[in-house]
Amino acid sequence: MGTVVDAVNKEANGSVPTDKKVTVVFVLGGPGSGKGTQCANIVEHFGYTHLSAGDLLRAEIKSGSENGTMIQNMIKEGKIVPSEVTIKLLQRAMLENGNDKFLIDGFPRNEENRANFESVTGIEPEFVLFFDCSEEEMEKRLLNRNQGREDDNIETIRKRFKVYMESSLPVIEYYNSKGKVRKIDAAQPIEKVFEAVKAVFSPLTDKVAA
Ligand SMILES: Nc1ncnc2c1ncn2[C@@H]1O[C@H](COP(=O)(O)OP(=O)(O)O)[C@@H](O)[C@H]1O
Ligand SMILES: Nc1ccn([C@@H]2O[C@H](COP(=O)(O)OP(=O)(O)O)[C@@H](O)[C@H]2O)c(=O)n1
Repeated sequence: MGTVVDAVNKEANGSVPTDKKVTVVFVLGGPGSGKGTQCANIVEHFGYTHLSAGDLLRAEIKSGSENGTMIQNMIKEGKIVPSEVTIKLLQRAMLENGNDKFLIDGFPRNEENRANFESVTGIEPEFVLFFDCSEEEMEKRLLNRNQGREDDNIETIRKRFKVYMESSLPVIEYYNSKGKVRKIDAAQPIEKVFEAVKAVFSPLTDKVAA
């Protein structure tokens, strides 16, 4: 079976595989740390395509797919959807999009996500952008987010924090041990956080950041 990289290459080059590289940056951090907010800024300034695992899962619920009810129940409980489902959605989104630079936001959220993405796609992240923020601040932000999300209530928020501490932080530690984590102080105002984000991306691109 071909990897996403192969498939993207085939799409781009009419079935002649080349070594054209797909760049993936994982964007991680607790619920409400500002991942989505900063991804929008990165897209605008650095030409990446933003893929939010949570948004893809919510779209899958809306589409009436056979997995919809299962996904909805998992999200309501703050649990992590099996990687098989999430990886398929990410792969499909990458293939449908012509870009070769992706921000994958909110994924991998546990060891199962991480290991399966790597084995199924053959893709390793260029680096991991990690938004570090206190629970107190994240809780405040989530309760104010006001997007009608079924999981932005205090009961589910507490469950998501627990899952984050127990399952997601170890993934960040794994990448940290490989020297791949770029840690950002996400407790600052949005513009300050983006200054720090720019300092990570600017050296990697010839596109001038405004
Ligand atoms: N640096 C920040 N300071 C204050 N509020 C923020 C900041 N970054 C994001 N927010 C707000 O906090 C909420 C959660 O941000 P969001 O980007 O959706 O987080 P995540 O994608 O990590 O869950 C949103 O309402 C957003 O507008
Ligand atoms: N890789 C992922 C990402 C999200 N999710 C689910 O989607 C929910 C919302 O994730 P999200 O990334 O959109 O939002 P935040 O919790 O970061 O604010 C999570 O609590 C999980 O239930 C998942 O199961 N697997």
